[in-house]
Amino acid sequence: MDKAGLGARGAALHLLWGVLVEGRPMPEGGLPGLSPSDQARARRLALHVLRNLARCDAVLEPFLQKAPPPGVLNILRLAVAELALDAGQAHGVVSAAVDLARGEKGGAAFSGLVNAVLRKVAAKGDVFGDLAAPVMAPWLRGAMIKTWDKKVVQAIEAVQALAPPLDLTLKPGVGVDIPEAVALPNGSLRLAGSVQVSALPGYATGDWWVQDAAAAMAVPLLDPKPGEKVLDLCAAPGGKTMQLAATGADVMAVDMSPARMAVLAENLKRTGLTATLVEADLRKWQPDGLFDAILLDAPCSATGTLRRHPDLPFAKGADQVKPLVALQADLLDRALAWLAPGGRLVFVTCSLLPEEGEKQLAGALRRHPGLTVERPAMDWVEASWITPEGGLRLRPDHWADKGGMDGFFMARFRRV
Ligand SMILES: C[S@@+](CC[C@H](N)C(=O)[O-])C[C@H]1O[C@@H](n2cnc3c(N)ncnc32)[C@H](O)[C@@H]1O
Repeated sequence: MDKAGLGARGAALHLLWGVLVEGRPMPEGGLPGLSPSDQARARRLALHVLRNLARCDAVLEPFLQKAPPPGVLNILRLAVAELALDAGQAHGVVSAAVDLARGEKGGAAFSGLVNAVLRKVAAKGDVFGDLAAPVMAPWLRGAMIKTWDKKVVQAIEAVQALAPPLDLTLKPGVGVDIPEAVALPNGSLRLAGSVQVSALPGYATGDWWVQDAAAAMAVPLLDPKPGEKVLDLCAAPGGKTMQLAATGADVMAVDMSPARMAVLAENLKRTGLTATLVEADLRKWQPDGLFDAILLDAPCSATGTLRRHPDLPFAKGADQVKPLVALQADLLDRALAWLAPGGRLVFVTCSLLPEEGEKQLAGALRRHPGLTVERPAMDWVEASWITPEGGLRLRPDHWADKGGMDGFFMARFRRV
Protein backbone atom coordinates (compact mmCIF):
# COMPACT_ATOMS: atom_id res chain seq x y z
CA MET A 1 0.00 0.00 0.00
CA ASP A 2 1.24 3.55 -0.68
CA LYS A 3 2.05 5.36 2.54
CA ALA A 4 -1.10 7.47 2.70
CA GLY A 5 -3.32 4.69 1.34
CA LEU A 6 -4.47 7.07 -1.40
CA GLY A 7 -4.33 4.41 -4.12
CA ALA A 8 -6.89 2.13 -2.45
CA ARG A 9 -9.05 5.01 -1.23
CA GLY A 10 -8.93 6.69 -4.66
CA ALA A 11 -9.98 3.42 -6.32
CA ALA A 12 -12.79 3.02 -3.77
CA LEU A 13 -14.02 6.52 -4.72
CA HIS A 14 -13.91 5.57 -8.38
CA LEU A 15 -16.05 2.50 -7.63
CA LEU A 16 -18.48 4.62 -5.62
CA TRP A 17 -18.78 7.17 -8.43
CA GLY A 18 -19.70 4.38 -10.87
CA VAL A 19 -22.42 3.01 -8.57
CA LEU A 20 -23.82 6.12 -6.88
CA VAL A 21 -23.51 8.71 -9.63
CA GLU A 22 -23.61 6.66 -12.83
CA GLY A 23 -25.89 3.85 -11.57
CA ARG A 24 -23.54 1.07 -12.75
CA PRO A 25 -22.93 -2.17 -10.83
CA MET A 26 -19.43 -2.59 -9.36
CA PRO A 27 -17.13 -4.16 -11.96
CA GLU A 28 -16.07 -7.72 -11.13
CA GLY A 29 -12.56 -7.64 -12.60
CA GLY A 30 -9.26 -6.33 -11.22
CA LEU A 31 -8.56 -2.66 -10.48
CA PRO A 32 -5.67 -1.55 -12.69
CA GLY A 33 -2.46 -0.26 -11.14
CA LEU A 34 -3.13 -1.56 -7.62
CA SER A 35 -1.52 -4.42 -5.69
CA PRO A 36 -3.87 -7.34 -4.85
CA SER A 37 -4.12 -6.18 -1.22
CA ASP A 38 -4.95 -2.59 -2.26
CA GLN A 39 -7.56 -3.90 -4.70
CA ALA A 40 -9.13 -5.90 -1.88
CA ARG A 41 -9.03 -2.86 0.39
CA ALA A 42 -10.59 -0.57 -2.24
CA ARG A 43 -13.47 -3.00 -2.72
CA ARG A 44 -13.93 -3.48 1.00
CA LEU A 45 -14.10 0.29 1.60
CA ALA A 46 -16.54 0.90 -1.24
CA LEU A 47 -18.75 -1.97 0.01
CA HIS A 48 -18.66 -0.56 3.57
CA VAL A 49 -20.05 2.72 2.21
CA LEU A 50 -22.73 1.11 0.04
CA ARG A 51 -23.93 -1.18 2.84
CA ASN A 52 -24.11 1.78 5.24
CA LEU A 53 -24.89 4.74 3.00
CA ALA A 54 -27.82 5.96 5.09
CA ARG A 55 -25.75 5.71 8.27
CA CYS A 56 -22.81 7.59 6.71
CA ASP A 57 -25.17 10.36 5.57
CA ALA A 58 -26.87 10.51 8.98
CA VAL A 59 -23.44 10.95 10.65
CA LEU A 60 -22.50 13.76 8.24
CA GLU A 61 -25.84 15.55 8.17
CA PRO A 62 -25.46 17.65 11.37
CA PHE A 63 -22.13 19.01 10.09
CA LEU A 64 -23.20 19.98 6.56
CA GLN A 65 -25.36 23.02 5.91
CA LYS A 66 -25.81 21.98 2.28
CA ALA A 67 -24.70 18.96 0.29
CA PRO A 68 -21.19 19.34 -1.20
CA PRO A 69 -20.57 18.17 -4.81
CA PRO A 70 -20.99 14.37 -5.24
CA GLY A 71 -17.24 13.68 -5.45
CA VAL A 72 -16.59 15.49 -2.16
CA LEU A 73 -19.62 13.90 -0.50
CA ASN A 74 -18.26 10.48 -1.43
CA ILE A 75 -14.87 11.36 0.07
CA LEU A 76 -16.65 12.23 3.32
CA ARG A 77 -18.78 9.04 3.22
CA LEU A 78 -15.72 6.92 2.58
CA ALA A 79 -13.86 8.43 5.52
CA VAL A 80 -16.88 8.01 7.84
CA ALA A 81 -17.29 4.34 6.84
CA GLU A 82 -13.58 3.74 7.32
CA LEU A 83 -13.57 5.38 10.76
CA ALA A 84 -16.64 3.34 11.74
CA LEU A 85 -15.80 -0.05 10.32
CA ASP A 86 -12.14 -0.32 9.38
CA ALA A 87 -10.62 0.89 12.62
CA GLY A 88 -7.50 -1.24 12.33
CA GLN A 89 -6.69 0.35 9.00
CA ALA A 90 -7.98 3.83 9.71
CA HIS A 91 -4.74 5.70 10.46
CA GLY A 92 -4.54 8.98 8.63
CA VAL A 93 -8.17 8.83 7.44
CA VAL A 94 -8.72 12.55 7.88
CA SER A 95 -5.51 13.67 6.19
CA ALA A 96 -6.05 11.19 3.34
CA ALA A 97 -9.57 12.57 2.82
CA VAL A 98 -8.19 16.11 2.72
CA ASP A 99 -5.59 15.04 0.13
CA LEU A 100 -8.29 13.31 -1.92
CA ALA A 101 -10.46 16.46 -1.81
CA ARG A 102 -7.51 18.56 -3.00
CA GLY A 103 -7.00 16.14 -5.90
CA GLU A 104 -10.73 16.15 -6.83
CA LYS A 105 -11.83 18.47 -9.65
CA GLY A 106 -13.33 21.50 -7.87
CA GLY A 107 -12.65 19.82 -4.52
CA ALA A 108 -9.78 22.00 -3.25
CA ALA A 109 -12.26 24.63 -2.08
CA PHE A 110 -13.85 21.99 0.16
CA SER A 111 -10.67 20.64 1.73
CA GLY A 112 -11.11 22.82 4.83
CA LEU A 113 -14.68 21.61 5.25
CA VAL A 114 -13.59 17.97 4.83
CA ASN A 115 -10.92 18.45 7.47
CA ALA A 116 -13.24 20.16 9.96
CA VAL A 117 -16.16 17.73 9.54
CA LEU A 118 -14.06 14.59 9.75
CA ARG A 119 -12.16 15.76 12.82
CA LYS A 120 -15.50 16.18 14.59
CA VAL A 121 -16.70 12.76 13.38
CA ALA A 122 -13.45 11.09 14.49
CA ALA A 123 -13.71 12.75 17.91
CA LYS A 124 -17.09 11.02 18.46
CA GLY A 125 -15.41 7.64 18.88
CA ASP A 126 -18.29 5.22 18.23
CA VAL A 127 -19.08 6.69 14.81
CA PHE A 128 -22.34 4.87 13.98
CA GLY A 129 -23.42 4.74 17.65
CA ASP A 130 -26.97 3.43 17.87
CA LEU A 131 -28.02 4.41 14.35
CA ALA A 132 -30.40 1.75 13.02
CA ALA A 133 -29.28 -0.71 10.34
CA PRO A 134 -29.90 0.66 6.84
CA VAL A 135 -33.18 -0.33 5.24
CA MET A 136 -33.55 -1.90 1.79
CA ALA A 137 -34.46 0.17 -1.27
CA PRO A 138 -38.18 1.12 -1.11
CA TRP A 139 -39.27 -1.08 -4.06
CA LEU A 140 -37.64 -4.12 -2.47
CA ARG A 141 -38.64 -3.35 1.11
CA GLY A 142 -42.26 -2.97 0.02
CA ALA A 143 -42.20 -6.40 -1.61
CA MET A 144 -40.50 -7.92 1.45
CA ILE A 145 -43.05 -6.50 3.88
CA LYS A 146 -45.86 -7.94 1.74
CA THR A 147 -44.15 -11.34 1.98
CA TRP A 148 -42.94 -11.42 5.60
CA ASP A 149 -43.71 -9.35 8.67
CA LYS A 150 -41.70 -6.25 9.54
CA LYS A 151 -39.64 -8.04 12.20
CA VAL A 152 -38.35 -10.53 9.61
CA VAL A 153 -37.52 -7.70 7.22
CA GLN A 154 -35.59 -5.90 9.97
CA ALA A 155 -33.73 -9.11 10.83
CA ILE A 156 -32.78 -9.47 7.14
CA GLU A 157 -31.61 -5.84 7.07
CA ALA A 158 -29.51 -6.34 10.20
CA VAL A 159 -27.60 -9.16 8.45
CA GLN A 160 -27.32 -7.20 5.20
CA ALA A 161 -25.62 -4.31 7.03
CA LEU A 162 -22.71 -6.55 8.03
CA ALA A 163 -19.72 -7.53 5.93
CA PRO A 164 -20.45 -11.16 5.01
CA PRO A 165 -18.26 -14.06 6.14
CA LEU A 166 -16.24 -16.13 3.70
CA ASP A 167 -17.67 -19.62 3.18
CA LEU A 168 -15.76 -22.50 1.67
CA THR A 169 -17.24 -25.61 0.08
CA LEU A 170 -14.94 -28.57 0.62
CA LYS A 171 -14.03 -31.21 -1.91
CA PRO A 172 -15.33 -34.48 -0.41
CA GLY A 173 -12.73 -36.55 1.39
CA VAL A 174 -10.07 -33.84 1.81
CA GLY A 175 -8.85 -32.69 5.20
CA VAL A 176 -8.67 -28.91 5.48
CA ASP A 177 -6.72 -27.37 8.34
CA ILE A 178 -7.77 -23.74 8.78
CA PRO A 179 -7.86 -23.26 12.58
CA GLU A 180 -9.87 -20.03 12.49
CA ALA A 181 -12.63 -21.59 10.35
CA VAL A 182 -15.91 -22.79 11.86
CA ALA A 183 -17.80 -25.78 10.42
CA LEU A 184 -21.44 -25.06 9.56
CA PRO A 185 -24.14 -27.75 9.87
CA ASN A 186 -24.22 -28.25 6.06
CA GLY A 187 -20.46 -28.92 5.94
CA SER A 188 -19.35 -25.50 4.66
CA LEU A 189 -16.40 -23.90 6.48
CA ARG A 190 -16.88 -20.29 7.56
CA LEU A 191 -14.25 -17.61 8.16
CA ALA A 192 -15.02 -14.17 9.56
CA GLY A 193 -13.40 -10.91 8.49
CA SER A 194 -11.44 -10.08 5.39
CA VAL A 195 -9.13 -12.88 4.31
CA GLN A 196 -6.74 -13.25 1.40
CA VAL A 197 -8.33 -16.30 -0.19
CA SER A 198 -5.34 -17.43 -2.23
CA ALA A 199 -3.13 -17.47 0.89
CA LEU A 200 -5.35 -19.96 2.77
CA PRO A 201 -4.18 -23.58 3.14
CA GLY A 202 -5.68 -25.80 0.45
CA TYR A 203 -6.23 -23.07 -2.15
CA ALA A 204 -3.36 -24.04 -4.42
CA THR A 205 -4.20 -27.74 -4.10
CA GLY A 206 -7.86 -27.08 -4.96
CA ASP A 207 -9.24 -28.61 -1.76
CA TRP A 208 -12.12 -26.10 -1.58
CA TRP A 209 -13.75 -23.20 -3.34
CA VAL A 210 -15.53 -20.06 -2.16
CA GLN A 211 -19.31 -20.33 -2.10
CA ASP A 212 -21.91 -19.01 0.34
CA ALA A 213 -23.34 -21.75 2.59
CA ALA A 214 -26.85 -21.20 1.16
CA ALA A 215 -25.59 -21.56 -2.43
CA ALA A 216 -23.95 -24.82 -1.39
CA MET A 217 -27.36 -26.31 -0.47
CA ALA A 218 -28.66 -26.70 -4.05
CA VAL A 219 -26.47 -29.68 -4.99
CA PRO A 220 -27.35 -31.72 -1.86
CA LEU A 221 -31.01 -31.00 -2.71
CA LEU A 222 -30.47 -32.46 -6.21
CA ASP A 223 -28.47 -35.33 -4.62
CA PRO A 224 -26.58 -36.53 -7.72
CA LYS A 225 -25.15 -40.06 -7.74
CA PRO A 226 -21.85 -41.28 -9.22
CA GLY A 227 -22.18 -41.97 -12.92
CA GLU A 228 -25.52 -40.18 -13.34
CA LYS A 229 -25.89 -37.87 -16.35
CA VAL A 230 -26.26 -34.40 -14.83
CA LEU A 231 -26.91 -31.12 -16.65
CA ASP A 232 -25.80 -27.91 -14.92
CA LEU A 233 -27.61 -24.94 -16.50
CA CYS A 234 -26.47 -21.34 -15.99
CA ALA A 235 -23.35 -22.90 -14.56
CA ALA A 236 -20.67 -20.22 -14.49
CA PRO A 237 -18.52 -19.39 -12.56
CA GLY A 238 -19.09 -22.94 -11.36
CA GLY A 239 -19.47 -23.16 -7.57
CA LYS A 240 -22.22 -25.71 -8.11
CA THR A 241 -20.53 -27.38 -11.11
CA MET A 242 -17.60 -28.30 -8.89
CA GLN A 243 -19.92 -29.69 -6.22
CA LEU A 244 -21.73 -31.75 -8.88
CA ALA A 245 -18.50 -33.01 -10.44
CA ALA A 246 -17.09 -33.92 -7.00
CA THR A 247 -19.95 -36.44 -6.51
CA GLY A 248 -18.65 -38.53 -9.42
CA ALA A 249 -21.58 -37.60 -11.66
CA ASP A 250 -21.03 -37.11 -15.40
CA VAL A 251 -21.60 -33.35 -15.62
CA MET A 252 -22.33 -31.13 -18.60
CA ALA A 253 -22.22 -27.42 -17.70
CA VAL A 254 -23.83 -24.77 -19.91
CA ASP A 255 -23.62 -20.98 -19.70
CA MET A 256 -23.78 -18.17 -22.26
CA SER A 257 -21.08 -15.90 -20.80
CA PRO A 258 -17.61 -16.51 -22.31
CA ALA A 259 -15.89 -14.55 -19.52
CA ARG A 260 -17.66 -16.47 -16.77
CA MET A 261 -17.06 -19.79 -18.57
CA ALA A 262 -13.33 -18.99 -18.63
CA VAL A 263 -13.47 -18.60 -14.83
CA LEU A 264 -15.36 -21.91 -14.59
CA ALA A 265 -12.66 -23.66 -16.65
CA GLU A 266 -9.99 -22.14 -14.40
CA ASN A 267 -11.87 -23.28 -11.27
CA LEU A 268 -12.15 -26.85 -12.57
CA LYS A 269 -8.45 -26.85 -13.37
CA ARG A 270 -7.49 -25.66 -9.87
CA THR A 271 -9.69 -28.25 -8.18
CA GLY A 272 -8.80 -31.09 -10.55
CA LEU A 273 -12.49 -31.76 -11.28
CA THR A 274 -13.99 -32.44 -14.69
CA ALA A 275 -17.13 -31.44 -16.56
CA THR A 276 -18.03 -31.01 -20.22
CA LEU A 277 -18.33 -27.27 -20.88
CA VAL A 278 -20.79 -25.80 -23.39
CA GLU A 279 -20.96 -22.09 -24.13
CA ALA A 280 -24.51 -21.49 -25.37
CA ASP A 281 -27.64 -19.43 -24.96
CA LEU A 282 -30.18 -21.75 -23.35
CA ARG A 283 -33.06 -20.01 -25.12
CA LYS A 284 -31.77 -21.59 -28.36
CA TRP A 285 -29.67 -24.60 -27.30
CA GLN A 286 -30.87 -28.24 -27.32
CA PRO A 287 -29.00 -31.20 -25.81
CA ASP A 288 -28.52 -34.44 -27.75
CA GLY A 289 -30.06 -36.68 -25.09
CA LEU A 290 -31.95 -36.66 -21.78
CA PHE A 291 -30.52 -36.30 -18.25
CA ASP A 292 -31.07 -38.05 -14.92
CA ALA A 293 -30.75 -34.80 -13.00
CA ILE A 294 -30.68 -31.10 -13.90
CA LEU A 295 -29.68 -28.05 -11.87
CA LEU A 296 -31.05 -24.75 -13.18
CA ASP A 297 -29.46 -21.79 -11.37
CA ALA A 298 -31.47 -19.18 -13.23
CA PRO A 299 -30.49 -15.52 -13.74
CA CYS A 300 -32.43 -13.37 -11.25
CA SER A 301 -32.58 -10.07 -9.38
CA ALA A 302 -29.86 -11.36 -7.00
CA THR A 303 -31.74 -9.64 -4.16
CA GLY A 304 -30.64 -12.46 -1.85
CA THR A 305 -27.01 -11.43 -2.18
CA LEU A 306 -27.27 -7.75 -1.20
CA ARG A 307 -24.79 -8.10 1.66
CA ARG A 308 -22.19 -9.22 -0.90
CA HIS A 309 -23.44 -6.88 -3.64
CA PRO A 310 -24.87 -3.77 -1.97
CA ASP A 311 -24.34 -1.93 -5.28
CA LEU A 312 -27.23 -3.82 -6.91
CA PRO A 313 -30.17 -1.66 -5.76
CA PHE A 314 -28.42 1.43 -7.17
CA ALA A 315 -28.01 -0.20 -10.58
CA LYS A 316 -31.20 -2.31 -10.74
CA GLY A 317 -34.81 -1.42 -10.08
CA ALA A 318 -38.18 -3.15 -9.87
CA ASP A 319 -38.62 -2.78 -13.65
CA GLN A 320 -35.80 -5.26 -14.24
CA VAL A 321 -37.51 -8.08 -12.36
CA LYS A 322 -40.38 -8.78 -14.77
CA PRO A 323 -38.24 -9.82 -17.77
CA LEU A 324 -36.14 -12.01 -15.46
CA VAL A 325 -39.26 -13.76 -14.16
CA ALA A 326 -40.33 -14.51 -17.76
CA LEU A 327 -36.82 -15.77 -18.63
CA GLN A 328 -36.75 -18.05 -15.55
CA ALA A 329 -40.10 -19.62 -16.50
CA ASP A 330 -38.94 -20.08 -20.10
CA LEU A 331 -35.66 -21.73 -19.03
CA LEU A 332 -37.50 -23.93 -16.51
CA ASP A 333 -39.97 -25.14 -19.17
CA ARG A 334 -37.15 -25.90 -21.60
CA ALA A 335 -35.06 -27.69 -18.98
CA LEU A 336 -37.97 -29.87 -17.80
CA ALA A 337 -38.21 -31.22 -21.36
CA TRP A 338 -34.60 -32.45 -21.09
CA LEU A 339 -35.29 -34.70 -18.07
CA ALA A 340 -35.40 -38.46 -18.52
CA PRO A 341 -38.67 -40.00 -17.22
CA GLY A 342 -38.46 -40.09 -13.42
CA GLY A 343 -35.62 -37.56 -13.52
CA ARG A 344 -35.32 -34.65 -11.09
CA LEU A 345 -34.63 -30.96 -11.53
CA VAL A 346 -33.61 -28.39 -8.93
CA PHE A 347 -34.63 -24.83 -9.74
CA VAL A 348 -32.59 -22.16 -7.93
CA THR A 349 -32.59 -18.37 -7.71
CA CYS A 350 -30.60 -16.15 -5.33
CA SER A 351 -33.62 -13.91 -4.90
CA LEU A 352 -35.80 -12.84 -1.99
CA LEU A 353 -38.75 -12.07 -4.27
CA PRO A 354 -41.59 -14.65 -4.36
CA GLU A 355 -42.05 -14.01 -8.13
CA GLU A 356 -38.61 -15.55 -8.62
CA GLY A 357 -39.19 -18.39 -6.16
CA GLU A 358 -42.45 -19.57 -4.62
CA LYS A 359 -44.48 -18.29 -7.58
CA GLN A 360 -42.17 -19.99 -10.10
CA LEU A 361 -42.78 -23.27 -8.28
CA ALA A 362 -46.57 -22.76 -8.41
CA GLY A 363 -46.41 -21.74 -12.10
CA ALA A 364 -44.36 -24.82 -13.06
CA LEU A 365 -46.86 -27.15 -11.35
CA ARG A 366 -49.74 -25.43 -13.19
CA ARG A 367 -48.04 -25.66 -16.60
CA HIS A 368 -46.72 -29.24 -16.22
CA PRO A 369 -49.28 -31.83 -15.10
CA GLY A 370 -47.49 -34.84 -13.63
CA LEU A 371 -44.68 -32.73 -12.17
CA THR A 372 -44.22 -33.15 -8.41
CA VAL A 373 -42.21 -31.32 -5.76
CA GLU A 374 -39.99 -33.30 -3.39
CA ARG A 375 -39.36 -31.78 0.03
CA PRO A 376 -35.75 -31.25 1.14
CA ALA A 377 -34.52 -34.24 3.14
CA MET A 378 -31.12 -32.94 4.30
CA ASP A 379 -31.00 -33.31 8.12
CA TRP A 380 -29.48 -29.84 8.64
CA VAL A 381 -32.41 -28.07 6.91
CA GLU A 382 -34.63 -26.48 9.55
CA ALA A 383 -38.34 -27.28 9.20
CA SER A 384 -39.28 -23.58 9.13
CA TRP A 385 -37.22 -23.08 5.94
CA ILE A 386 -39.49 -25.45 3.97
CA THR A 387 -42.51 -23.81 2.32
CA PRO A 388 -45.96 -25.47 2.45
CA GLU A 389 -45.47 -26.50 -1.20
CA GLY A 390 -42.12 -28.16 -0.44
CA GLY A 391 -39.73 -25.44 -1.68
CA LEU A 392 -36.67 -24.35 0.31
CA ARG A 393 -36.78 -20.65 1.24
CA LEU A 394 -33.41 -19.51 2.56
CA ARG A 395 -33.22 -16.02 4.06
CA PRO A 396 -30.25 -13.86 5.14
CA ASP A 397 -31.47 -13.99 8.76
CA HIS A 398 -31.33 -17.80 8.84
CA TRP A 399 -28.39 -18.92 11.00
CA ALA A 400 -28.10 -15.21 11.98
CA ASP A 401 -26.17 -16.25 15.11
CA LYS A 402 -23.58 -17.88 12.84
CA GLY A 403 -23.33 -14.88 10.47
CA GLY A 404 -26.44 -15.41 8.31
CA MET A 405 -26.57 -16.70 4.76
CA ASP A 406 -27.42 -15.41 1.30
CA GLY A 407 -31.10 -15.45 0.33
CA PHE A 408 -32.11 -18.25 -2.06
CA PHE A 409 -35.14 -20.14 -3.24
CA MET A 410 -34.72 -23.77 -4.34
CA ALA A 411 -37.18 -26.48 -5.29
CA ARG A 412 -36.71 -30.06 -6.41
CA PHE A 413 -39.15 -31.24 -9.07
CA ARG A 414 -39.60 -34.81 -10.28
CA ARG A 415 -41.00 -35.71 -13.66
CA VAL A 416 -43.28 -38.63 -13.08
C1 LIG B 1 -26.73 -17.15 -10.85
S1 LIG B 1 -25.53 -17.16 -12.08
C2 LIG B 1 -24.95 -18.81 -12.03
C3 LIG B 1 -24.05 -19.17 -10.88
C4 LIG B 1 -23.47 -20.57 -11.02
N1 LIG B 1 -24.47 -21.59 -11.16
C5 LIG B 1 -22.58 -20.95 -9.86
O1 LIG B 1 -22.96 -21.73 -8.99
O2 LIG B 1 -21.44 -20.47 -9.83
C6 LIG B 1 -26.49 -17.15 -13.53
C7 LIG B 1 -25.76 -17.46 -14.81
O3 LIG B 1 -26.74 -17.53 -15.85
C8 LIG B 1 -26.09 -17.25 -17.07
N2 LIG B 1 -27.15 -17.00 -18.07
C9 LIG B 1 -28.07 -16.00 -18.07
N3 LIG B 1 -28.89 -16.12 -19.13
C10 LIG B 1 -28.50 -17.23 -19.81
C11 LIG B 1 -28.94 -17.88 -21.00
N4 LIG B 1 -29.98 -17.40 -21.70
N5 LIG B 1 -28.30 -18.97 -21.42
C12 LIG B 1 -27.23 -19.46 -20.73
N6 LIG B 1 -26.75 -18.88 -19.60
C13 LIG B 1 -27.38 -17.79 -19.14
C14 LIG B 1 -25.21 -16.07 -16.71
O4 LIG B 1 -24.15 -15.94 -17.64
C15 LIG B 1 -24.75 -16.43 -15.30
O5 LIG B 1 -23.47 -17.01 -15.33
